[in-house]
Amino acid sequence: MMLRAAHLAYAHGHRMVLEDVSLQLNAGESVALLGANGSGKSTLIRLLLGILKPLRGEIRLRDSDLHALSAKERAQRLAYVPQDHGVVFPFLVRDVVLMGRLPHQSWLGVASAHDREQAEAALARLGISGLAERSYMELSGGQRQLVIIARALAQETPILILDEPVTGLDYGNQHRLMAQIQDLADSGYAILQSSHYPEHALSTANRVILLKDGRVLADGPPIEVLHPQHLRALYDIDTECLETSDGRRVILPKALSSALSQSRRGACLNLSSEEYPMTHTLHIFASLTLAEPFQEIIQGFTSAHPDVSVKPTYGFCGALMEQMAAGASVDVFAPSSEPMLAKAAAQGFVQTDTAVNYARNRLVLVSLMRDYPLAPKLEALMEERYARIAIGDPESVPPGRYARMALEKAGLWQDLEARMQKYPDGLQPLQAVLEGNADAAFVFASTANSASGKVHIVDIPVGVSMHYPVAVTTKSAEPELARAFVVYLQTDAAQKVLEITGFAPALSAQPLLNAF
Ligand SMILES: Nc1ncnc2c1ncn2[C@@H]1O[C@H](COP(=O)(O)OP(=O)(O)OP(=O)(O)O)[C@@H](O)[C@H]1O
Repeated sequence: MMLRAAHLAYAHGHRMVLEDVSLQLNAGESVALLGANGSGKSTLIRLLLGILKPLRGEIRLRDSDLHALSAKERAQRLAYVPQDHGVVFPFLVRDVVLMGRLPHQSWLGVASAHDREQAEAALARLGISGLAERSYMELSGGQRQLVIIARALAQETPILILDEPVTGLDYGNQHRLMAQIQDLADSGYAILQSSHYPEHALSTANRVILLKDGRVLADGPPIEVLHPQHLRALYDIDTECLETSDGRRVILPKALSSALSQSRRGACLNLSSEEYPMTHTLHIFASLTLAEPFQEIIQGFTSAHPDVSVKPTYGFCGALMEQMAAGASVDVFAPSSEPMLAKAAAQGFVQTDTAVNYARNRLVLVSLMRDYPLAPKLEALMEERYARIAIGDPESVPPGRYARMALEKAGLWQDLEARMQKYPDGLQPLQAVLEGNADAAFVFASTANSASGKVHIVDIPVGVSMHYPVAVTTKSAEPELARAFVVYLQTDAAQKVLEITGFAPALSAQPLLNAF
């Protein structure tokens, strides 16, 4: 048991809003809280978060009394996505998401490498890494909502409470978020979300709680609780629960379901999936460095394939390969280097005959605009003002490895190694420069691209091609579509997006799979 509330009562002024409400939330469970407008859902959520204090009853988080915990201790256990966050933060998206890490930081509020990793992972999980460098104030309402959800994920708490999280999200994002919530519950989170959508609750929640006039009307499995009589009591509308021939259930307002059953299209409810084809889903595992161009490339691909839904997962290549080894379903693997693809090939994860290089990165050195322009020669790094040089760890991070190669070739590595600040990924060195924590950094051109205008950028020749390869996986459930995506990456449309985001065209289409 993660959270237990017993016999809660609450009044706003003299008006009783909640009476004798009890509920429990377990790990690995996604619970939907449904009720008409004004039934008390947000009030109940604010009680569970400790924002409001109940008149009667108690709330326990595991073995602790919620109200005996400090605000920081509560924030380490519970993350919250409010219904109307209203606040417009004058910050970059990445920094808004980093706020989710505050409960884990000392009073100085200094973000650690792990804090940054969690923030990047949360952005990637919601498919919005491409927004990281944008100002939060410039975003649309739906994009802001996704950022606030990423902030809650970055908080890394076992319990996630969301108040009407799909409000303002477009149709696609609503369904993607529902799938994400289900994934999070499957990975062990305890999730409570209030909702106005019985059909979402039916298809994605493990349990549904109905709130009517401040009391629990029903609590149990969706199929039992979302009964037409209950929905009538809640919303004053007649509904019908229909079953498709492959066993899925749909809730529709009765007026709509009877109109449908009289028309030809209504028959679809009784058709099998083969007769009424479902959309295809293409799962792509891609390096975090590709999040920005891929977001747009995927849009282009899906407008050419409207029946396909593409689900990208961005991450560190090693972590993505671990997920593949654990049996994750993935159709396309797009790592950040040829050696990484060679590793995947050696483990039998990819169809080597589909492997192709479609883009190339360059190594660059960056420093803050307000500082001196960088000298184009690496020797300049010997000057004292470059006392702190940020790079990705050369053992595991491709741009870090290339930087070491370039410095070794110039005979400077030994002299400069003591000045190197090594980071576990290729993005943090840039961040270190932007925040004044390093005097210069080696990063990929595509990474530097996101900060152009703020940093000086100097190309560093390394003498090796930094190709980005891609391949169809051996376990792909959609090999034809996966091949189509690999081909799409080589089209003019995709290449244009890659160029704008700092990548260069591939020099050779054939990846070196056996050379590593
Ligand atoms: N700060 C407040 N002061 C006085 N009454 C309040 C306050 N906040 C909420 N209420 C009242 O408490 C009742 C429950 O409100 P609550 O926001 O919890 O409902 P809800 O189920 O979340 O509604 P909705 O679906 O419309 O968001 C409503 O009658 C509302 O008017």
